[in-house]
Amino acid sequence: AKVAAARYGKDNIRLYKVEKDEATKTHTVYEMTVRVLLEGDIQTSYTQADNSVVVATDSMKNTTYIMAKKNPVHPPELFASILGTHFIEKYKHIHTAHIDIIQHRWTRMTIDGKPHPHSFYRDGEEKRLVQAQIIEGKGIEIRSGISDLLVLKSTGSAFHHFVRDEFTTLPEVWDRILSTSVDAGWKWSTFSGVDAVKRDVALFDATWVKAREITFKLFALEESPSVQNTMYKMCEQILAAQPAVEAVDYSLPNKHYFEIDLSWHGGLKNTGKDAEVYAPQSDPNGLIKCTVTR
Ligand SMILES: O=c1[nH]c(=O)c2nn[nH]c2[nH]1
Repeated sequence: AKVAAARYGKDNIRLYKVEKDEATKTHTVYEMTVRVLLEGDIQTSYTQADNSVVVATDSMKNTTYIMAKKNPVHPPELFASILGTHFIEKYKHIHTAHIDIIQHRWTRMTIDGKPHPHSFYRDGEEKRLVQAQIIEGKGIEIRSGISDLLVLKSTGSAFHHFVRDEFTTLPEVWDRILSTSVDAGWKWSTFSGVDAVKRDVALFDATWVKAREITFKLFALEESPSVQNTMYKMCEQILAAQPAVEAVDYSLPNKHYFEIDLSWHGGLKNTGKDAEVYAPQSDPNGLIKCTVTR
């Protein structure tokens, strides 16, 4: 028997960093959860209990905090690249670092119409994601993304002309609620190293903002004929907006809201064009995925 694949490290490293602008007394805060997994010549730690090749996961946690102190932690794409590069440069037997970052929202409060210098609130469980692979001799592969962005529209969505056979009960619908929790990602062309990431550092925030805007705008404005078609258009527009991105992927659960027929109660109309009261469904849910490339 042999080790076909192995990677190990520390998961769920919670990290907060504050940047203090002395001149304006304005603080900016970042909070994230980091995962470090290392790959390399580590097979003997599995097969022969040879711990001489093991960088302790505790040391990876320590390293994450030290690198966060010494380097910028934003954009997360840059921090992931710096952190991963440290591991493959420091340890000759480590050849790939997998760095995943989940950035949590701390949105600045507006008090008396003005942005408050050091107060923030969690406006939703939406996350900003980075999955980076720092590969010795190859470069840095980064997928940026958004997750858990819960959206709903009360009309402007339809679904009809789908397969109708002996298994079909779903009625065709021309006007339905559409709700989903957006998980989207965009894969960058491979960067040669940290310096290349630093040269393009402005692209990461700009593309995250743009991808988010495109998602909101198409979700709201499209007379959606299906989840499939609307998500494809989102992917198309993100690709068109950023030449340095080579692929875009979306994974959208269809979070159903079922009409409730109340006609048994004195003929109360609550279906079709009279539908106002619905039953939100936690399961089962549709799940529609796609990846779009140039
Ligand atoms: O947008 C939709 N796509 C589908 O594939 C589907 N299936 N049931 N409802 C659906 N809605």
